[in-house]
Amino acid sequence: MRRAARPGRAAAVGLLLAARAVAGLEPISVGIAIAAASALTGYLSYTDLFCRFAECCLEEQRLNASALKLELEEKLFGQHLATEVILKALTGFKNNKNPKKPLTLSLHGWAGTGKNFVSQIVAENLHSKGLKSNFVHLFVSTLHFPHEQQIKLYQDQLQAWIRGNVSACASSVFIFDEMDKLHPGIIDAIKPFLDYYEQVDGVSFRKAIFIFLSNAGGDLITKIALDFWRAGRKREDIQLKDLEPVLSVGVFNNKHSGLWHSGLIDRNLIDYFIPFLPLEYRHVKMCVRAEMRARGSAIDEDVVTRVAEEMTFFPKSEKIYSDKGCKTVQSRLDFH
Ligand SMILES: Nc1ncnc2c1ncn2[C@@H]1O[C@H](COP(=O)(O)OP(=O)(O)OP(=O)(O)O)[C@@H](O)[C@H]1O
Repeated sequence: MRRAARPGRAAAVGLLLAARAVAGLEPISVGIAIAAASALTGYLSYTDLFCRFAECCLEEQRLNASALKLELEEKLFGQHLATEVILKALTGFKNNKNPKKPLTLSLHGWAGTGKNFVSQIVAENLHSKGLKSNFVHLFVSTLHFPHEQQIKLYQDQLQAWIRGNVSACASSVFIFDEMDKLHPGIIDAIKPFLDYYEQVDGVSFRKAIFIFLSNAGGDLITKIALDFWRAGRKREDIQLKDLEPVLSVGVFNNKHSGLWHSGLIDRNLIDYFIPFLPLEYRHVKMCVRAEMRARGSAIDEDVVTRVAEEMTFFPKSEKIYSDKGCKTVQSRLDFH
């Protein structure tokens, strides 16, 4: 809570200090003087002041849902379902003062369709430093847990890491990329934290957020999108209920899928399954323009078309979907 301003002698002293520093009368920096003035005048509490210089875990901070909505609508192309579900899931969770379990999101889809990109946007909307925040943790299966014979060690380290970080910041975010390549033993290690327990070893995990990314089901999602396209129906008309039965048979009840093995699904520990649709030629063009804008270059439609045309599209007969999504757009743009 911010303290109310307390004008008076302290304010006068603070302002005097700031004025002196600005005028170069004292060897203290303008920044320190302003901070001192703010603190003395009561505009900033000690916590506010501290959090200006060091990152703080603001557990009760509300989510700015309209900012997140705007960002997703502007930056994430061709993913109407993911946008809708992510918004709904995060708003509901962050508005709930007493969640019964941590929020668990499972993002599925073809390569380069925006799963990591969205995780980054979500992370930034929860903790302003995003992936660089001390409260956001990204794990990549093949990078962080590469050796099967070390599973026991990984399990212990991961549990200690999650426990330690959630005790330091209850609203910590954990992102697991390449979930379909993650050893079931590692998923077993995370499982106790995802459940409906009030506390595990004295720590409550109910305000944490776990995001799992995988390509599992990507081919099935693509098949549905293709069926819509072939039937002359709009991509935007695809609804969650069109995808759920297919994903449920192909991924969630498939005993060969890593996710099923781990028991995350049969114990209902995943709150939302979020499908990412394969990207079309027009979306690739949008990605190229976004990348040009990010580099501060003027949009050159000839280059946009050339980069998009260099990408490969499937199925062979119709060539509708980019096989790498927007993944190689950045590196291809370097050649133009
Ligand atoms: N739907 C999208 N809208 C806007 N940009 C996108 C989209 N999909 C991908 N991109 C761009 O392409 C880059 C690579 O995509 P991203 O890493 O998010 O793919 P992914 O789905 O996580 O792929 P993989 O399954 O291979 O890890 C992003 O950083 C972003 O710049």
